Amino acid sequence: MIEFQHVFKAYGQSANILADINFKIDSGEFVFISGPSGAGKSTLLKLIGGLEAPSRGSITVKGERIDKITARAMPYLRRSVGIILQDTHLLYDRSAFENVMLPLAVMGLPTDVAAARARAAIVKVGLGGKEKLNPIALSGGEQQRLAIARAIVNRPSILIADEPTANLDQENAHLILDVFRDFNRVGVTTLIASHDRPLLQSYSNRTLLIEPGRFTDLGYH
Ligand SMILES: Nc1ncnc2c1ncn2[C@@H]1O[C@H](COP(=O)(O)OP(=O)(O)OP(=O)(O)O)[C@@H](O)[C@H]1O
Repeated sequence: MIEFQHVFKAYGQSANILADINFKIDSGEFVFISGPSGAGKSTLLKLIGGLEAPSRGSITVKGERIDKITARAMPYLRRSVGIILQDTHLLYDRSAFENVMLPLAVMGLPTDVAAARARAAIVKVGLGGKEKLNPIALSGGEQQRLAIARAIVNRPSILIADEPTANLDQENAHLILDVFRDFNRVGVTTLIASHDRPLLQSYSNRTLLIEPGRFTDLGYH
């Protein structure tokens, strides 16, 4: 489902952030990307989501070589990958519900169908009843859940999240990881970047470790 072959990534003229990365993730896997700050976790996720291009090497996502993808095929790929970046990019000039409706606007769905989907996504992340609130009125954990609702409303087959538990206490961090776990259980391939290894170790999953100049597939535990 996701395959990196000899992938290198440097920004501009800088040294390689990622060098000769090779791995394969099958459909339905639950994978953590772990490693210290600045090692390249966000970069790896952005490469998978097509938000950054590799400097060298091939990246295949859902059978498409995304390093060679045409501009026309990119929107389709983007819809099949739900991305939650470190800064959630929620919009604070509209309600929680309207935030989740945004990705549906370009889909051309009838308004009632789109609204039903948005409501279902909000309920799935445990925010039923909070649709009308401005995201600013939600706690950090709730805002993170709203960002997840927005990422899954297009029913992506791959979900990637960058440090979704940063700034959350242990209890809320587990609630967020449980939300991802639930999506994974219904078949969504899930990748989560986090430097919080003790937190990750309480979940049974596969871990890819990125350290400066080193990439290790730790497998399952
Ligand atoms: N757009 C960019 N332009 C130039 N350098 C960048 C860019 N994005 C990231 N970098 C650099 O690439 C390196 C890896 O960054 P990245 O954000 O991928 O690491 P990370 O492991 O996700 O770190 P953190 O846990 O702190 O988010 C860092 O040195 C960063 O400064």
